[in-house]
This record gives sequence, structure tokens and C-alpha cells, in this order.
Amino acid sequence: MDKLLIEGGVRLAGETAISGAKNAALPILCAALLTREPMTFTNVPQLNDIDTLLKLLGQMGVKVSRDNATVTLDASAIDNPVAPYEMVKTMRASILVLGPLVARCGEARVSLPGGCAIGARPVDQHIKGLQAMGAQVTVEHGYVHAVVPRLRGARLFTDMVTVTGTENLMMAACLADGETVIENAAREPEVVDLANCLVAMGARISGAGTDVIRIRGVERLNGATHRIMPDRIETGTYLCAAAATGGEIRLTRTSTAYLDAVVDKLMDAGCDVVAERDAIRLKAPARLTAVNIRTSPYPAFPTDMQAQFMAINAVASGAAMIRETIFENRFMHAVELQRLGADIRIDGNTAVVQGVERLQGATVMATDLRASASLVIAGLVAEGETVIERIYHLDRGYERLEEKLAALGARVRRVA
Ligand SMILES: CC(=O)N[C@H]1[C@@H](OP(=O)(O)OP(=O)(O)OC[C@H]2O[C@@H](n3ccc(=O)[nH]c3=O)[C@H](O)[C@@H]2O)O[C@H](CO)[C@@H](O)[C@@H]1O
Ligand SMILES: C=C(OP(=O)(O)O)C(=O)O
Repeated sequence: MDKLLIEGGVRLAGETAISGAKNAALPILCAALLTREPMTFTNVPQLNDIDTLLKLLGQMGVKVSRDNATVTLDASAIDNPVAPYEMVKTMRASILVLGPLVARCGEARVSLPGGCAIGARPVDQHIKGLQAMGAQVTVEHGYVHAVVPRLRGARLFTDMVTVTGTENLMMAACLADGETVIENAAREPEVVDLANCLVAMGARISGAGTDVIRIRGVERLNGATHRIMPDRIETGTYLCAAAATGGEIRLTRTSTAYLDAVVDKLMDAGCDVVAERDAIRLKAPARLTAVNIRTSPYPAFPTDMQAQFMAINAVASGAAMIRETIFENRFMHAVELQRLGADIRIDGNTAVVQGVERLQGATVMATDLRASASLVIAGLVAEGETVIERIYHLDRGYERLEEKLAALGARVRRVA
């Protein structure tokens, strides 16, 4: 199994480009299931999660072609509306085929998804929404089985803000009979990117980006071309990596547009952040100041950036409190950061991080995607060599990580 070797202590400097967003590309590729006409997507990141999803769509009968960052999907014939366990066990987002398949085929069998081990992550809200739209849904032998002649519009209210739940129900509602209103909807930029793609396909959607989304169902959707938005979490991760090393970088093909909460914290930590047209510059002080974090749904601070901020707080001056309010088990990186010498105490959903002067390289194990990113950041700062095991998590969500870090001067390489 591949490992990442990092020789720490280099101040990151230079420029690198940000890829398309994993968490926008995954639902948007699933939207192709809603139309018989071909769809073209650009700026699709080359990631293991995308490969998994394209394989999954392929075995349903979707014709897939790919040329670097451009993917064309032709779902004119879906002969097998099934998502088998073997294909979905590594990826939470595979549940996103459920809504489109039920809406288009009137039936779907989707294995309960896997993904990052950061909490129980049930899909009860997805199921509740489809039931309210008239689907008969059963969960048996680890599969969600949904059947309905045609979904009908309904008023949906989710118990909590759920990103993929909102996306699944919004896609399903596009082909339903009548109007659907999703209340307590997720406002994440990736939901808006999906809505923009659906609108280009002929869907009638208003309110995406607010907590009430209205969808008037149509008989059919058409093909379209859509460019995937930049990855705000990849952007934030590189900003943190530069900040932790006292570096100065410029990230291109991205913007601060959806990163207010993250940029605000980086500035509180002492960094200069300058927004340019389609680029961001960051200049970090020699040592950061620790910053308190509380994760919450967008537009508040994203849970997908919590681990990276734990890494930067670990080497900052002072102490900080980190509260995780979205997932019940998203502090797995703390013990691994402790191996590198970090001073972190966990109490329930709160971590108290006391910054230390220096971390020392060690062998650590990646446990989930963003936990892995936090170990990379810590490894870049630590004295000596850090070995990160189980980096397949990183390959799910960071395109060409070593190459991009190397472009910024990091001494990092992958070994088998
Ligand atoms: C592929 C993708 O876009 N993944 C993102 C998405 O995950 P995902 O969409 O899975 O996360 P949700 O927003 O659904 O989860 C929020 C909370 O609601 C709970 N919940 C959710 C649905 C449900 O039916 N029942 C239920 O109890 C979850 O366990 C969690 O505690 O949003 C998360 C929160 O911003 C991010 O960390 C993930 O990177
Ligand atoms: C948790 C994440 O991914 P997933 O929802 O696909 O597990 C993530 O992107 O940080």
C-alpha cells in the first residue's frame, strides 16, 4: 500500500492550480441519469471517487467517455438501476444515484453507502423525502429499494441540514409531477452548482443557496454542458499548508468566493490573504496565532476544514478550542497529530489544542480524507521525516497532491 514521505521544515512558496470540486462533481455527474441526452462536464477532477462513480454509472448502462478533465455521459439507456455494495462501499456519495434513478426509472436498488469513517451517517432523510414524494422505500439486506410509477411534488422538511440529502431530493424533484419545496435545505455552494447544472438541463428550480428550494417538476430534461466549480476545500487545504509553514503562495483557478469563514480564520491567525480575479494570494507570518473553530453548515465554518485547522493550531502560538458539530466522530486525526508531538485534549465534540514550538516527524496513519490532509500539513512543518500510511484516503479527494505540493517547494514523495 502506498505511503507518503514528507521531509518537513520547508516554507511553501510559489503557485499551483486548484482542481474542480469533488463534492460538486459527484452529484453533478449523477444528474446525467436524469436525461436521455448526452451531458458534457468540464473541470472534472481526476480522483478515485470520480473513477468509482463513473464505474458505477457505467455498470448501470451509462456510456462514459473521458478526456482528462472532460467527461461525457450518455444515459439514453439505463438497463440496470442498481448500485451494488462492492462499488459503493468506499464512497458515501454513491447514495446520490438514488434520487435520479427513482425519478427517471421508477425504481432503484442502492446499497447503503460507505465513505469516510467520521460518524454513523445514516440516509434516513433521503428516504423520508422520497417517501413523502410517493415512493415505496424498503431497506433490506443492506440495500435501499425504492419503487414508484412517478414521483409527485411534496413539501419536504429535513430534520437537520443535509448536503447530499438536499442534492438527492432536488434531483428527484426535477422529474416529479408538480411542485416540491425543500425546507431546511443545505446552502452549500456545491448545491448551487448542481442546481445551475440542472437549470441548464431545463429544470425549474429557484432558491438554491437559500434554505428553501422550490422545484417545479418537468416531463423531461435535456442534455447540457457544465463546468464544475473550483474545490473550496482543496483551496482551503493548500492555504492552511502554506500558513502552517510560514509560506507565501498563490492559488490559481479558484477564488475566495465560498471561503469567507476559512479566510476570516486565516486572517485572525495572522495571515495576509488577497483575493484576485480567479486566484488567491496568502502570506503567512513566521508563527501563526491559534484560532477557535466551530463547524456548522454553510456559510459557517466547514467541517471539511476542521482537521486542517487542528494541524495549524498545533503549531500556533497560544491555545484554541475546536468544536465539531456536524459529525460525531471527526477527531480521529488528533491521536495521529499527537504522535508528531501535538498537545491536544479531546472532550466529547470539543478539542483543546495548545500550540507547541515544534512537531517531530514520525510514522502516522491516515484515517479519513481530511484527517489525512491534516497529517500532510503537520508533516510539512515537523522536523525530520514523516511517513503517512493509508494514503488511499487522500487519493479520493486531492488531485496530484504530491505534484502540487512539490510545485510549492515541499519535499514529498510517494513510495510503495
Ligand atoms: C460528497 C459530499 O458532498 N460530502 C459532504 C457532505 O456529506 P453528507 O451529505 O453525507 O453530509 P450531511 O450534510 O448529509 O450530514 C450532516 C449531518 O446529518 C446527518 N444525517 C444526514 C443525512 C441523513 O439522512 N441523516 C442524518 O442523520 C449526518 O450523519 C451528519 O451528522 O456534507 C458534509 C457536511 O458538510 C461534508 O463533510 C462532506 O464532505
Ligand atoms: C467527508 C468527505 O467526503 P465523503 O462525504 O465523500 O465521505 C469529505 O469530502 O471531506
